[in-house]
Amino acid sequence: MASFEVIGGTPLKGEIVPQGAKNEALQILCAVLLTAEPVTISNIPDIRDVNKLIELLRDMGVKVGKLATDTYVFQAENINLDYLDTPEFVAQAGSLRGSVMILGPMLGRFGKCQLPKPGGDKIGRRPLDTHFLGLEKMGGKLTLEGTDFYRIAAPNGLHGTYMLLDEASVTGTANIMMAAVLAEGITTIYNAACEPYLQQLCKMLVRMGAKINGIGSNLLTIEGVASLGGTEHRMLPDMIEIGSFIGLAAMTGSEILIKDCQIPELGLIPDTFRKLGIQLEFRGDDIFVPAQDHYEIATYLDGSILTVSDHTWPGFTPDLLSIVLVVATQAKGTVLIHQKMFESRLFFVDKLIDMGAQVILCDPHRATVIGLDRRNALRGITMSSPDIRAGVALLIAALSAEGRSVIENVEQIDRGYQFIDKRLNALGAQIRRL
Ligand SMILES: CC(=O)N[C@H]1[C@@H](OP(=O)(O)OP(=O)(O)OC[C@H]2O[C@@H](n3ccc(=O)[nH]c3=O)[C@H](O)[C@@H]2O)O[C@H](CO)[C@@H](O)[C@@H]1O
Ligand SMILES: C=C(OP(=O)(O)O)C(=O)O
Repeated sequence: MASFEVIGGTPLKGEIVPQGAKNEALQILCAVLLTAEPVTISNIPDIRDVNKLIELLRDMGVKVGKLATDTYVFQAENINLDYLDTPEFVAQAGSLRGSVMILGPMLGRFGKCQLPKPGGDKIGRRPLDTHFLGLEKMGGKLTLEGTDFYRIAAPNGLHGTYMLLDEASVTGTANIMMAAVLAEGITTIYNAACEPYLQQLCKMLVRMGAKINGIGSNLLTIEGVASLGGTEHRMLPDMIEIGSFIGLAAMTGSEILIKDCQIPELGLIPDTFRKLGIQLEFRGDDIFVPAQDHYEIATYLDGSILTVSDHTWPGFTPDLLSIVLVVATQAKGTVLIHQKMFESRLFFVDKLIDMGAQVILCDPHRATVIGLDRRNALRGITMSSPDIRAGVALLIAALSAEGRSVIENVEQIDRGYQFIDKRLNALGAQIRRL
């Protein structure tokens, strides 16, 4: 288990380029399974989860060629279906959440797939029911082995149908869509998730020959085709990393220019940080965060306390609430953080309280933060990173704190943030990997 030793209290300064998007990469990489032709993908982040998925694809028989540090060509011409029966596959697929998205493409193209319960953050229940309900509606037959191994087969092929998803699941929508592009007839998915990464997947599938209408909305209509061809695709910058850098700059009083953000794709992210009083300036496609001694949380028009909560896109992403929470600890004012989607994602506030933050965990979904307005700095402590976003929230807290902190289990952070220690050290941070 690796740790970060962080010496906090020094403002950072400089430019940073966000990595390619982790959660887009996981969808896009699975989509290469839909064609026997080459697919070239660029802006691929060099992070644990993505590297694990590339390794999994390679072991399944996908030819993988590295063209540049962030660009690969994939060709899924000869897939070894027997590999899915091996213990190696079970171990690999069970170690990350993104592996779940091989289900749709494999079922669509080869008529079957199997999968152990996928990994990913332990942040509450993460049901896969929506995925299977959708795939079953198209003709997939699911067999459960215990509660954590799934087999699905469509011996008579998949058939287009209308479905109203019980929830707008991100990876569920990706899976169903990737199965539907090769199904016979028309599939209509209502209550589809529609975040920018899914729009990117849709656009890539269309370039491969898929017929998809309604891209960017919650009503997708997909006319199945017999086969798909190769394409080239470039990943968006990671909006969660961009949000993390905005929060980091504010909390540590740093001046940071975040480059090439694809600002129109960021939805409510900039305005949500502005509600915390953080100044942001758009300079072309870059976001400039000036050094700020103080930032003050807005109230509602009637003066009541602000709530920041998550919602399916175009609402505010749940993956940035831990960052918003930590940044609020040094703001002036009070905010209620309401994490509706996941019930175990706020427990990390215990560590912030140990560092001197004023936070009341009201229940597993809600925490009230009473900002310190920098009257007292947080204190460095030893802590462990419970999940990827809490891990980065703790890193931000440690960089703002007085003295030395140690963050254990930084493998969680490495799942989704590329060389974060080196990149922040280049801005003046003091982070040492132990
Ligand atoms: C690899 C990947 O892309 N992971 C992301 C993906 O996970 P993932 O696709 O696994 O998450 P889902 O969208 O399926 O669901 C997230 C959670 O929200 C709940 N839910 C979802 C939709 C809804 O309308 N109502 C509702 O309550 C689900 O039951 C679940 O607990 O989307 C999540 C929600 O944006 C993000 O946190 C994850 O980072
Ligand atoms: C929860 C997340 O990731 P995963 O779905 O891979 O666990 C995340 O990216 O914040």
